Parts: sequence; structure tokens; C-alpha cells
Amino acid sequence: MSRRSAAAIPAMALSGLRVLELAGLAPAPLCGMILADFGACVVRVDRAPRSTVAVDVQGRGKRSLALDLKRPPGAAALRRLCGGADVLIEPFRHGVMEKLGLGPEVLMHENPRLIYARLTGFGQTGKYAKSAGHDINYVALSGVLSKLGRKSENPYAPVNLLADFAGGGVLCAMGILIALYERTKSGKGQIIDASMVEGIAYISSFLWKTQSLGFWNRPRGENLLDSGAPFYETYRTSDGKFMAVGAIEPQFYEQLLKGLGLDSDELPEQLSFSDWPEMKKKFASIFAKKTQTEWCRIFDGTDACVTPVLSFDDAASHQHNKQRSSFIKNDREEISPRPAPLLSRTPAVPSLKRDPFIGEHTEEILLEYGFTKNEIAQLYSDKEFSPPARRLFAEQRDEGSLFPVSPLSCSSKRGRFVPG
Ligand SMILES: C[C@H](CCC[C@@H](C)[C@H]1CC[C@H]2[C@@H]3[C@H](O)C[C@@H]4C[C@H](O)CC[C@]4(C)[C@H]3C[C@H](O)[C@]12C)C(=O)SCCNC(=O)CCNC(=O)[C@H](O)C(C)(C)COP(=O)(O)OP(=O)(O)OC[C@H]1O[C@@H](n2cnc3c(N)ncnc32)[C@H](O)[C@@H]1OP(=O)(O)O
Repeated sequence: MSRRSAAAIPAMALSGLRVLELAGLAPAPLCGMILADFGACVVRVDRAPRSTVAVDVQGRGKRSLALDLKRPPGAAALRRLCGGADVLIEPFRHGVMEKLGLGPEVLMHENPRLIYARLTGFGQTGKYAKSAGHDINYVALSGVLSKLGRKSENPYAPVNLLADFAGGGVLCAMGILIALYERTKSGKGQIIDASMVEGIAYISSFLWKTQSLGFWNRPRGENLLDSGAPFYETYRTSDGKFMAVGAIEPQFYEQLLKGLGLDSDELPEQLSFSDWPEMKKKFASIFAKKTQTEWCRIFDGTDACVTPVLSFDDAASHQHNKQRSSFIKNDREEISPRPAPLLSRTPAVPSLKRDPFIGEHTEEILLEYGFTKNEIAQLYSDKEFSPPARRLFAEQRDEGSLFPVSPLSCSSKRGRFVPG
């Protein structure tokens, strides 16, 4: 690429943004990965020296610094790093950061521009603030879990997508961006209390606000969008695959019937609740007569709102997704979703390298944040970053297979790290 064309590539939307993400389980890593995908320089602060395995499988585009925050030099180092950062993401239950002397009153006193994002299940206050929990507990407490599941079955949590990721990682990233925008006007940072319970509840506003419309008057699994309706359901095909049907509006429902070879004049009204169970059986027996490919041939290109239920492999190779390059392959041939949404001028440019090893970039990050070689040596001598840990990092690098991967120095590879 010529120098001219290289110069013409606009910086990513978040380039220059310095983010410290304290290593956590699932939500905070997604939050950090989103920011990194869109250009932020994200440093994951891992535990040292006791970490042996990276919990973060969403380390794309991040670098790793290992610190023992329980020892005064480690906590002091984080304080100093926060002095030069824009955003701190912390994923511990309420009180942990305060116990470490790293609460917001300390860090924001030293850096009033800091956005201090606290991503927890239950939030910073309330009866459960100090309790352990996981996605399913947060979805339960939000009220949403009571709505999920098929007829006559127990409530069902759809993997850990709702709390950890939608209500947690994504909304926390949104909170950070809102706070950053506000900071351009006030010059001040702020604390973000991102509770996953509230995140899911917020995301489920439609459910709350449609209560009065009669959408949800029937028991779980018997309503319009919760697998009660025959036209909003999945159906097994003759080859053991599935089709998804979402033909809600009458004109689309008509096309569904046409594709199935049915005549609406000979059927009950679309919204006749009492006929739904029978209609489901009818649709199921028809879908079971053809393969998924055959049904795709019938419905593709129509407005019947019928699509194949794809496996991950099939999703990545589906023509539509390929046409949009919706999935990317990293340098280990691992396929994952491309960052979304697509920005027209400054789209995300995700790293295609492996995720970072724990502590892999400790020294280079500390140097970038203004530590001298002597100070870093002092941290070493204080066993903050002990020889055994260094050996471990070397072993990780040699084995190469223990951890998913991507060392990407913001300064060298993307030119988007701005030293403080
Ligand atoms: C359902 C999901 C969770 C699913 C995750 C699993 C799918 C994955 C978990 C483990 C993964 C595997 C593993 O990594 C090994 C392999 C790795 C390989 O790369 C891939 C394959 C693996 C097999 C991998 C596979 C999978 O990825 C896994 C199986 C969720 O719901 S996640 C959401 C959980 N909730 C929250 O995050 C809300 C806020 N947090 C909390 O409530 C608590 O943190 C939590 C989660 C309840 C945990 O409580 P815990 O008591 O453990 O921690 P805290 O009270 O928060 O305190 C943290 C303590 O740690 C100290 N500390 C932190 N950093 C440092 C540091 N740098 N140095 C020193 N010390 C540190 C801190 O001071 C606290 O100490 P104290 O307890 O003494 O105060």
C-alpha cells in the first residue's frame, strides 16, 4: 500500500482511548472487546503471579498486564495507570475495589476525568449487592426469566446471552460511550453502576410496556412471541434440521401459508388462540416433509419470514452472511462474528491475532504509561511480577495452544495508543 493510501485510512472511532479492564469472567471481557474492536487501546489487567489460565476468551485486540493488586506495589501501580487512563472497567462484586484501596473516590480524586465502570450482577447497592451470582440469577431477578420457556415447562435461560452480554457487556459499553460523550462537555469523568439485573430489565422494556396490550395474558409459552403462536415458531425438517418462522403480519402470514401449500379460506383466523395448538401440529407435519434446503428454495426471496436455523458452521458459510463478510477468521483459522454495527467511514478493524497471554505485555504497557525501567525492575524485585510468573508466560508462548490469542501493541501495530 502506498504511503498516500495508508494515510487516507481514517482512524478507528475509538482510537486514542485508553481503557484498563480488570480481568473478569464474561461480561467485562465483552465490554472491553467491543471497545478494542472499535479502536480503543484496551489493557487487560490480569492477576499475577497466581494466574495460570486466562479466563478471558474475548481478548481480541487487547494487551495483558499482570499485577497483584493485593500487594501495595501492585495496587499503587494500578492507581498510577488509572491516572493516565480514560476508562476503568471493574468486574468484581461491590466492595472488592474499596478493600483494595482502589475505589472510585481514590482513583477519581487522582484522575477526575476517569470513567469508572463497575459491571456487576446486582449493582452497587441493595440487598444482593455483595452476593455472588451468575447470568441466570440476574435474568431471574429482572423478571424476564419468568417469561422464557415453552408451555408447561420450567423457565429457561437462553445460555448466558441476556445478562452477561446484552444487559451486561453491551450496555456497560454503551454507558462508557455516553459518559465519554458527556465528558467532552463537562471535562469530568463519572462512575457507571452497570447492574446486569437492571440491564436486562431495561432491554426488556418492550415486554413491560406491552403487558397492557394483551400480548402476554396467557401462561408462559402460549403467547404471540414466546412459542405459543404457530407463525412464530421453529419446525423440524425431514433431514433433522429446523426452519424458523416469524410471519406475524397478515400479509406475511399469507405468504407463509402459500409456501406451505395451504389455503387461508380453509383455515381458522390467524389470531384464533384456541386453534394455535392444532395449527402448530399442521405446520409441523408439513415442514417435516421436506429438507431444510428444499424449504429454503421455497421461501428464499419471499416475504414469508421463513429462514433456516443455521449451525455456527452453516451461518459462517451462508451466502447472505458471506456477501456481507459477517464472520471473520483469525490467524489460527478460528471463525468469529465481525464487530457490529458497521460504521460507514470508521468501521471496526478487529485484530486477527491471537488473544494475549497473561502478562504478555506487562513491561511495554508500564513503559507506555510512564514507568521507568528502574520502577519496573523494582516491581520485579518486589515479586510483583515474579520470575516464576515470567517463566509461565514464556511457557504459554512456547506451547501456544493453552490460550486463544492476539498480542497487538496499540502503539506499534495500530498506531492508536497515545502515551499520557
Ligand atoms: C455464566 C457466566 C460465567 C461463565 C464463565 C465460564 C463459561 C468460564 C469461567 C471459567 C472459564 C474457563 C477457564 O478460564 C479455563 C479455560 C480457559 C480457556 O482459555 C478456555 C477454556 C476454559 C476451560 C474456560 C471456559 C469458560 O470460558 C469458563 C468455564 C456468568 O454469569 S459471568 C458473570 C458473573 N458475575 C459477575 O461478573 C458480576 C460481578 N462479579 C461478581 O459478582 C463476582 O466477581 C463473582 C463472579 C461472583 C465471582 O466472585 P469471587 O468471589 O470469585 O470474586 P469477587 O468477590 O468479585 O472478588 C475478586 C477477588 O479477586 C481479587 N483480585 C482480582 N484481581 C486481582 C489481581 N489482579 N490481583 C490480586 N487479586 C485480585 C480481589 O481482590 C478479590 O479478592 P477477595 O475475594 O479476597 O476480596
